[in-house]
Amino acid sequence: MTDNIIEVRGLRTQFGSHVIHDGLDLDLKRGEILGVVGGSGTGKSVLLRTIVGLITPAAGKVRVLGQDVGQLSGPAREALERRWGVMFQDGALFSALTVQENVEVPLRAVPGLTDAQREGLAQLKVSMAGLPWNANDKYPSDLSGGMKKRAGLARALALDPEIVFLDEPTAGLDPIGADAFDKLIVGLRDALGLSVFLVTHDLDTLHACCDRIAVLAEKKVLTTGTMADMLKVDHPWVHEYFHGPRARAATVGKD
Ligand SMILES: Nc1ncnc2c1ncn2[C@@H]1O[C@H](COP(=O)(O)OP(=O)(O)OP(=O)(O)O)[C@@H](O)[C@H]1O
Repeated sequence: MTDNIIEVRGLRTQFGSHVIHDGLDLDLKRGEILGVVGGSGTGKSVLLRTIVGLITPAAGKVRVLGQDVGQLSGPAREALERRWGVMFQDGALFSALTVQENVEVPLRAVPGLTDAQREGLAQLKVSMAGLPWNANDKYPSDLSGGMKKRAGLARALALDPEIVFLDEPTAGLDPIGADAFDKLIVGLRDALGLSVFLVTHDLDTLHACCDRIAVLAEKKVLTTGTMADMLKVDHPWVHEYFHGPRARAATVGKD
């Protein structure tokens, strides 16, 4: 039996004649935090959105938790979707709902939950995401960038997912907030046994969180491996990214 919780094979995605991925293969192993990196516009977010079924690929297969996402529809698809949670780049919160109400949205699809149970579960997820209790009643416009991200994470955790997709979770956070978020991701993975697909540009996050890294370039996953493996890759973009001045700054004090 494979321990791959996500398997992408021969993926091709395109918008009109603009090909984003061509022959892309990727695995996410159960329990790992995989960092997905690549230059701007290489298709990291499109890959995430394709895996969760928001974009239909032109070719190839996406298997999540042993099921072919493209072959599922109706209740079978909804059942699979309940086994993952997604935190989009800006949190994608509903502005007219409070934090707690935002987290309750996915819980409304669960049959048999009373209002009190749903509210209690939402409050639990808000607190697991590291927000103070008084954040429950706040609206997204009242939250800082970091709090919005935590609220987006709370919503992603609402249904006790096995996989969490995070799109640039530390973008726009100050270094202390970003560091706290990195620790939160690792802590939640360890406590809940999550598998995490993490799109990031943040070298500190790669160092702090990721078991493996997948580099997107030339329309595919060019290479995968640990941070130590990345340092040996002989490709101009990969070399510049992992050996440039920001990379050196990120490794200070890590050895
Ligand atoms: N809905 C869409 N319609 C047309 N083109 C799109 C659509 N979504 C994304 N693209 C294009 O696909 C390419 C990849 O976009 P994507 O957002 O995945 O890049 P990225 O690697 O996540 O970039 P960044 O690091 O800047 O966030 C870009 O050229 C983008 O313009």
